[in-house]
Amino acid sequence: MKDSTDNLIETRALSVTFGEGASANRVVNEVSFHIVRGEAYGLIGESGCGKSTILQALVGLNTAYDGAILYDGQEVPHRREKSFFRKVQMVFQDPYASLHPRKIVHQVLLEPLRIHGFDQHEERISAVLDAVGLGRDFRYRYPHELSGGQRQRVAIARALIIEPETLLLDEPTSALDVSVQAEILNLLKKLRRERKLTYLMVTHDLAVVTHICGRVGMMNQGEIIEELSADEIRDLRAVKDYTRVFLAASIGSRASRSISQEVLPL
Ligand SMILES: Nc1ncnc2c1ncn2[C@@H]1O[C@H](COP(=O)(O)OP(=O)(O)OP(=O)(O)O)[C@@H](O)[C@H]1O
Repeated sequence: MKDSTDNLIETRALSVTFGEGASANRVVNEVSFHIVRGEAYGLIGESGCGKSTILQALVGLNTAYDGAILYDGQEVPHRREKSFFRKVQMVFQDPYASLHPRKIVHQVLLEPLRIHGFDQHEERISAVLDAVGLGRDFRYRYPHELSGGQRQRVAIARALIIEPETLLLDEPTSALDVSVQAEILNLLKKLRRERKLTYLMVTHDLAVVTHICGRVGMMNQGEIIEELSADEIRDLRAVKDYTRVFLAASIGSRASRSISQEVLPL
């Protein structure tokens, strides 16, 4: 039965354990959070705290989780059905690894259209290439003929071509040069606004999360220890000591970098 809230994504006591017996390692520990339709929610935390593991469980790449995952008010089966991916798509960290090296962009974009039974292939491919800021001629290129930023634009186009309502973004800019990161972040922001998308973004980068997300979950050792708004993060207004130290250290380590200056307001 569908519940009455406006939550698009919700986890209830989500836990993920790797290994068994004495070597069992519970890396996500009874995490409960929700994302309202149209929201951009971020998960931050230090390396190894379990951020990507949550995303993998949400998208169904890891089916061995405990607890419940709800989408649009209904619990999803551990093995996701095709209809789930019609609504929820993922963009991975590494655009070099996520595109098939022997497929031209046209083939990359055609595949999801065929899988999900869309028509008007040519028009949709041209439109999505325009939407991500690549010319239509890019359809004839192989991944090795593209820059990192262009590859990530293709990966975003592949996710968007079937018009999903949610994007799960796993460090979508961390493999890119700083100047290119800003371009991709601004593109993601524009696309969300134009298409009324819901985002869940995992990152360890505060400038990235505050640029894209309105609400952020701070993770530590497999748990969300507190939620903050982007403004609270910028002003270092955290409740938990751990969060304050994380924020201060992250902002300190950014001092010599400049992405926040390059992420221009739209
Ligand atoms: N397939 C796996 N088998 C065993 N352990 C795993 C597996 N995947 C992840 N882990 C462990 O789970 C923990 C959480 O990993 P996860 O990738 O979710 O962290 P993260 O917060 O996303 O870190 P990062 O920012 O470095 O990607 C880590 O200790 C990791 O070594």
